[in-house]
Amino acid sequence: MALDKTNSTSERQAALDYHQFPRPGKLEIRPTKPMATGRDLARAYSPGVAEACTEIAANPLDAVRYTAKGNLVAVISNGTAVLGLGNIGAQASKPVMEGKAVLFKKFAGLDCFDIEVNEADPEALADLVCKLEPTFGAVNLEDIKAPDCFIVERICRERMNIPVFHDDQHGTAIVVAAAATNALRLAEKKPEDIRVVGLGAGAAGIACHTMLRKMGVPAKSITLFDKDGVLHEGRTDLCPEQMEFASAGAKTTLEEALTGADLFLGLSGPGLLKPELVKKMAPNPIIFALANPTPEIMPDLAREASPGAMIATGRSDFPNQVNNVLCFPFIFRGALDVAASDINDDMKLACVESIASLARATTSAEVGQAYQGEKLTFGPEYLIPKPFDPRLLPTIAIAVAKAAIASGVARKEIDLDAYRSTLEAQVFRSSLIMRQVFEAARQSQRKIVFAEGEDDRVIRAAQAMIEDTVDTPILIGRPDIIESRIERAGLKIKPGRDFEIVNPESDTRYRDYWQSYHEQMERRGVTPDLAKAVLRTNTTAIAAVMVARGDADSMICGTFGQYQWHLNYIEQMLANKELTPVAALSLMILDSGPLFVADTHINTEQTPETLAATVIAAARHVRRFGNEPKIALCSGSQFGNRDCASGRVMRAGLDILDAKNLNFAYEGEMHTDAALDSELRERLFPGNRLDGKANVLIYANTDAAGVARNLLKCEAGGLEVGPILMGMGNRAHIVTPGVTVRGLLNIAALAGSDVSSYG
Ligand SMILES: NC(=O)C1=CN([C@@H]2O[C@H](COP(=O)(O)OP(=O)(O)OC[C@H]3O[C@@H](n4cnc5c(N)ncnc54)[C@H](OP(=O)(O)O)[C@@H]3O)[C@@H](O)[C@H]2O)C=CC1
Ligand SMILES: CC(=O)C(=O)O
Ligand SMILES: [Mg+2]
Repeated sequence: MALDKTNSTSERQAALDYHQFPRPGKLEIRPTKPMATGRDLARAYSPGVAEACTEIAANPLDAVRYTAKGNLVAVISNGTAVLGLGNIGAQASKPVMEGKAVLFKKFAGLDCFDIEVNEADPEALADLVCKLEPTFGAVNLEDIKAPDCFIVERICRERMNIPVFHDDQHGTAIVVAAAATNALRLAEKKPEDIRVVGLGAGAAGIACHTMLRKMGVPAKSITLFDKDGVLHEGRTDLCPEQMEFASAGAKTTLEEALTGADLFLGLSGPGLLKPELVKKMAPNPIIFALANPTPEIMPDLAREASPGAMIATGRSDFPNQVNNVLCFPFIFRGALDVAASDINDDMKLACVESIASLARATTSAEVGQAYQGEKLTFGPEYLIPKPFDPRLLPTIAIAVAKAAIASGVARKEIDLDAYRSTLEAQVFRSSLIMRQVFEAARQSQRKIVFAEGEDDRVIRAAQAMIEDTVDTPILIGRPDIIESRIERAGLKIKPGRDFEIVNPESDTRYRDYWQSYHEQMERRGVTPDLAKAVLRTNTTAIAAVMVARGDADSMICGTFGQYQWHLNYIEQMLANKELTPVAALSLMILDSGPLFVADTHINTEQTPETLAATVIAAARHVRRFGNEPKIALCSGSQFGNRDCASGRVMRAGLDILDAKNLNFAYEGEMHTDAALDSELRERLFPGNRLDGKANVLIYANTDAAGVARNLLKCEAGGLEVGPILMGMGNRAHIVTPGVTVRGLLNIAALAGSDVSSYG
């Protein structure tokens, strides 16, 4: 039976296939510790496990130290109000609960057990939940119908010493409050002046309207309906929470109440708001039709009925997804990280403010890339951040943790700066290692010219650079194209004010530029006509000339085309006695930590001299990232055991390095596994000079280095910073066509750092 009438047959099948293949369900459990040897078994299980048990028995708080409890959330439902599908039972609710668990993990790194319980009696359900306290760090109640949910939540909060949060009530109320704050701001209306009509007075409805009252909407301005009509004093079927919203006087109908109303808040069921009723609302009404999966009214129908309406639904396939997913992963993250005993009103309000303000701030590089083609500028179509906005985690979790500390429910002290770094590192994997580089970039104001200034990724990176550094971007490209792409992406940067544009078709410096190029190249066969043509059409050459003339401090190119092609123009204009391309170094950020690889692009085949220069340059650059280099020269030969070309180059290169008395660790030649596995290396060559795992792998040719880099990127999930062009004094970098916005921003931060500050 198809429940969502708006879903096509193929979409329905796709959703079912998603759940069934390649294996049923959306979750699995994975061990976090090695379990490969008898020794592991003896530690993880008997006898070693008893040590952890006795510690916890003696000190119960140690449960968060020796078990997963501190990061484990229970998602518990009895299936009595599953989305807008109603009471479909505990088992049928399992896909939703598994889904919530996936979102907890994906968005906030929290582990979950989904627990579906055949228990309709709220007191008995609460009793059961309370008994689960030893297992979990927190409890997320889900899809339990009103009024039972109020009873379950109250009992659990009274009896349990861990946070208990009914997502449909409070998660939804927080997100609705954030969206309503922003919608009212755009409508230039104040909460105290608006009239609200709510359809659905269940778990979500009651909590959301309670929150609207806290925002300042007067009680008398809210009219709430359920299946039996308006909530009214005369009704005997209402629970105390619903009675709070019961109106006095004559009974009203939905149509009467909606006439002239400013805000409709639907938390009921599919298709219950007819377009005729929307037409009766005040001009430019706010319509939050939040029933899932099918809203009270589809956005196109609402817009047709009232063209100026601001519309939100709970779904991901329309703008303005007002859904508790914007809240629950992050509020639990913040609460658990300070071991809060409760999630209180202060923490909820901190969450509202964080979500609302994120929508009003400029979108991040990542969210722009994840939602390419959508205009993500604060406005009627973007009232609320997107669920994939990586800023949600650090912004909300920190605000919640701070509120927990200030309101006295936190039981663990944390260093908030360190906490921010940890959270940012989770969502922006490069952030921790790039921190030092960004700090250096903020110490000096540099002009960075982007050769491919019309590329969307470059434009977004320029926006991020303006926000995150003190450097100025210069974009080479046609102004009308750049400006229309800025507008399409919903960015706020303005040429002239925030950055410069160099128009290759009409820049006033054109004559100076082609003459500079010609002067440099006239004895390499470049005629004045050719110089003019190059400087009119080749943006990499323009960028290189700008750096050579001092109009920019550094250039970035390479979002399209071949590395060597770009390198050619950089060498022509910028190489000299002191500056010459030495090698390209890629920093790969892996789950196991950073790993540097060179030379990926410059020396097709290394000589002993270029190899030694590559090693020395790599050591210098690795230190820029705050890492102490441990460099392995990698080859098919291992400590002289094979007479092959790469082995010979490595051995001769090692001799050159050894003669220099260098202050960093290096060793070779060896296989890559020996570089990364120090036990293996010790067995092969006990006298080797490296300590522990190497963090820099140097290969004898670009083929081998390129293979290592690409395998790490594609198969090991490595995030690349680079390639970093070493030897050019930070005056030029060439990215590769697969570069992301974050990749460009990272390279821009490197280019924006004054190299001399690293010694
Ligand atoms: N976007 C989001 O983030 C969220 C959306 N929701 C959605 O809100 C809806 C309600 O969820 P929840 O509060 O948990 O469920 P509840 O079962 O607790 O409440 C449902 C409410 O809707 C009312 N209702 C149902 N059908 C009608 C109808 N035909 N006419 C008028 N009122 C009706 C019910 O009235 P009665 O009591 O008389 O039966 C009840 O007041 C669901 O569609 C759910 O998907 C919920 C949470 C979050
Ligand atoms: C989103 C959600 O929790 C619901 O619709 O029930
Ligand atoms: Mg729910």
